Amino acid sequence: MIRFADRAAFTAALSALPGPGEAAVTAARTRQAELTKPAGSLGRLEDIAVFMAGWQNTPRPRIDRVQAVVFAGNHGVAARGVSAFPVEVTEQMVANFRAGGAAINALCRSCSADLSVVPLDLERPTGDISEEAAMSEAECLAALNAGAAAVSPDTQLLFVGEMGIGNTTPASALCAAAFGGEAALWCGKGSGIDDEGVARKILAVEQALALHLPDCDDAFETLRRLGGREIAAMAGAILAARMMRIPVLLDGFIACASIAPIVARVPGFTAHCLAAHCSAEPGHVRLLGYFGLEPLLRLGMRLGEGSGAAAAVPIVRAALATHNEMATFAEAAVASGS
Ligand SMILES: O=C(O)c1ccc[n+]([C@@H]2O[C@H](COP(=O)([O-])O)[C@@H](O)[C@H]2O)c1
Ligand SMILES: Cc1cc2nc[nH]c2cc1C
Repeated sequence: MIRFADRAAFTAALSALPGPGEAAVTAARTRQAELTKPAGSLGRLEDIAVFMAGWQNTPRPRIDRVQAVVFAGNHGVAARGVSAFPVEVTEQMVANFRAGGAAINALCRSCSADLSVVPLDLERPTGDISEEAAMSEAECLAALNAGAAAVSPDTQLLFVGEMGIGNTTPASALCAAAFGGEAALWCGKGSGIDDEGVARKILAVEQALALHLPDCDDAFETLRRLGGREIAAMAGAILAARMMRIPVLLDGFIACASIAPIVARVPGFTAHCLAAHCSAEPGHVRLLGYFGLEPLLRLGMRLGEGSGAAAAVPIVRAALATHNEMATFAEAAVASGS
């Protein structure tokens, strides 16, 4: 199990990231060229199969064990009227996840993913980022480690999701801190606020940036000041997955924003990630552009919970089914093209 002893250990991990298994990548590419289809005719399914081969370090990748983890946290900035919903909804939705009644429960059942739910100190919201740091150093480290600890080493495909009323506000702040641009460029309607609510959100992000940006020297400090517990936990889980060479399907705006401070400093960080979908939250398409990732799906979803990632699992399954089960030209006695 991955655990970061302190802030320095987290930062050190970012400069020693493993890559995919090169021999497995080469073998998977060779196999793709030998399967009974015109070269490239399965489009991105071919790339996904090769990606999975590299990160699982085997020419014949599998997804018998798909893991989904939903982290939940509460946010001090929510008191500024930046969400369409009351903060109690975070805890109520955790109960709904546990009872099996949320979208992510249905989606995980439909794509055969093992779901776990990790609430993080819901009774203790983070500091309001427009006035103070979201978390202390110890709190941020604990959240990163809760994320890292949630990842099972035998997982063959991971996705993480979140639940946190108000969390599109810290997510927007993290994106602006990581990649620049006006606060307004990164702020949308989130769970469905009106125009006045969006204006309050933009102001909160502007104030947060003015207060914290001069001290956001590294990814840890940026997450600590502008993030939230469930956000840091997602970052910890996605980093732990990289360290264990586990491929990741990225969910929506907040899930991607959680790693924005890392990607801004380590551009190849998302090499073990596929962007599952593009959220309707307008900052997401912009963020995926900075990540250099093309989403698998554009369904106009903006739920969070890992729901967009779950919806994309069948695509990965389709990629591996064709990769593993198709006959080669030689096996099927089909003439190959020139
Ligand atoms: O995943 C997304 O792209 C996404 C976009 C907008 C909203 N959400 C969800 O809505 C909540 C945050 O919205 P808000 O308006 O309260 O900041 C949080 O629980 C997220 O899971 C999620
Ligand atoms: C009801 C509800 C469900 C959610 N799931 C993820 N974010 C959410 C936000 C709300 C408001």
